[in-house]
Amino acid sequence: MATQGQVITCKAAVAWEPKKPLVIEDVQVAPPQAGEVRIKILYSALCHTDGYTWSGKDPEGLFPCILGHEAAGIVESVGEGVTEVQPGDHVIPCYQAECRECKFCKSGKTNLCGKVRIATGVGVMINDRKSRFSVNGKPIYHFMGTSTFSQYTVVHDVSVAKIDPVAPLEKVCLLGCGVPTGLGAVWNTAKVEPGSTVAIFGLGTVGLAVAEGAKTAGASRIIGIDINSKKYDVAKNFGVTEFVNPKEHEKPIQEVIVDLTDGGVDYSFECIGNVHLMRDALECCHKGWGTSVIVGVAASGEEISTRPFQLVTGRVWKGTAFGGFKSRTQVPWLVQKYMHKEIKVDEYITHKLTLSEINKAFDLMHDGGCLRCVLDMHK
Ligand SMILES: NC(=O)c1ccc[n+]([C@@H]2O[C@H](COP(=O)([O-])OP(=O)(O)OC[C@H]3O[C@@H](n4cnc5c(N)ncnc54)[C@H](O)[C@@H]3O)[C@@H](O)[C@H]2O)c1
Ligand SMILES: N[C@@H](CCC(=O)N[C@@H](CSCO)C(=O)NCC(=O)O)C(=O)O
Ligand SMILES: [Zn+2]
Ligand SMILES: [Zn+2]
Repeated sequence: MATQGQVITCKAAVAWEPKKPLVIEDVQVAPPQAGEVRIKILYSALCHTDGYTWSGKDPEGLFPCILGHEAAGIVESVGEGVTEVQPGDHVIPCYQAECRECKFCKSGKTNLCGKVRIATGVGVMINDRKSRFSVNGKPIYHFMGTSTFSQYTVVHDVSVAKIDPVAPLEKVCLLGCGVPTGLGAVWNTAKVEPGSTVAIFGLGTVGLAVAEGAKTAGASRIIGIDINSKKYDVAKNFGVTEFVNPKEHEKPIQEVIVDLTDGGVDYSFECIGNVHLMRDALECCHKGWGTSVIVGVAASGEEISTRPFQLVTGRVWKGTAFGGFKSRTQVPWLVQKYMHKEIKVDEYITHKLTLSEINKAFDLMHDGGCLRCVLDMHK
C-alpha cells in the first residue's frame, strides 16, 4: 500500500520521562513537509549520548521524546523541494546537518551547520516548529534531529546522507555517530602526524575509533586509559599499544602518563564525558605543543578547569562534534572506506537485539563487554 502523503502508524520506543524504561508505542508519523524526508529506519545502534539524554542530564533533553541517532534506513517519501534524495535511496540520518549555504558551512572552518540547529535543539522541525510524531494526538519531541528509535522518522533534508545501496545497513548504521567521531577527532580535529604519541581516556567505541584513527595516522605510541582492565585485550586490536588503569596507580594519572612519555604526549583525547578527566587529559600533554581534544559529553552544569599556565605554556585545548566530518559529504565517503576495508565497523558491534528489546540494550551500555548494540527495527 502506498504510504506517501499518509500518516504512518508504526512502532517506536518513547522515552516518556528521564530514567523510566522506554515504552514501545504505536506512534503516528506525519508525512514530510517541504524540505523534509521520511525514512524507514531498518537498523539503529545505541550511543552513550542516548543514555546521557535519557538520564535527564542533558540541558537540551525534552520529554516525551524518541531518542536514537546512529542508524541507517531507506527513504520512504520526500516533501516538496527535496531534490537530493528520493524514495528508495539508502541513507544515514545525520544529527550534524550540512546545508552548504549557511555561514558555518561556507566558512571552511567547521563541520557545524546553523540551518536547522535551532529546531533540532528543541525537538521540532524548522518549518512549523512542530513535531511530526504523536501518540493518540499527543506530540512527542524529536531528538538530535534524527529520532531513530522509531520504525519511521522524519528529518530535515540537510540531515540525510545518501549512501551506496550495496552497503550493509545493519553495519554502516554505526557510521552515523561513534566511529566517525573517533576517527575524525584524530584526522580532522587533532591532525595527528606520523610518529606522534597519543593518550586515549576511555576505551568505548569512541575511544577505540580514536585508537584506530591514530594507528592509521602513524602514531608511534597509543596509550589507552580505562578503569576496566579487560578493555586492553580488545583495544590492542584497534591499535592501542600500552594500557594504563588509573586504579592501579597511586600517582595522579596525568603524572603517570607524563613519566611514561618523557614529559607528556603529543595528543590526548577524552572519550568519557568526565570533566576531571578532561583536565587530566590536558595536563598529560607535552609542554609547548601538546593538544588535548574533548570528545566526551559532560552533564548539564559541569564545567572544566585548569591552571591557565597550562595553556600559557603551549598546551592546546580543543573539542570535536562528529569528529569534524561534514556529514552529507563525508558519511558516503566513510561508507566507501568501509566497503574497501579501509576502516573497521563490524568489530565494534558486540550485540544485536530488536526494537522491543531496547531497554535491555540500554542496560548493556553499562556492561564493560558491550561496544555497540544494533537494533533490528522491524523484527
Ligand atoms: N563529541 C561527539 O560528537 C560525540 C559523539 C559520540 C559520543 N560522544 C561522547 O563520547 C563519550 C564516549 O562514548 P562511548 O559511546 O564510547 O561511551 P562508552 O560508555 O562505551 O565508553 C566509555 C569508556 O570510558 C571508561 N571509563 C568510565 N569512567 C572512567 C574513568 N573514570 N577513567 C577511565 N575510564 C573510564 C569506561 O570503562 C568505557 O570503556 C560519551 O560521553 C559520549 O556521549 C561524543
Ligand atoms: N545537548 C547536549 C549536546 C551534546 C553534544 O555535545 N552533542 C554532540 C554530539 S554527541 C553524539 O553522540 C554534538 O554534536 N554537539 C554539537 C551540537 O550539538 O551542535 C548538551 O547540551 O550537553
Ligand atoms: Zn552518538
Ligand atoms: Zn549549514
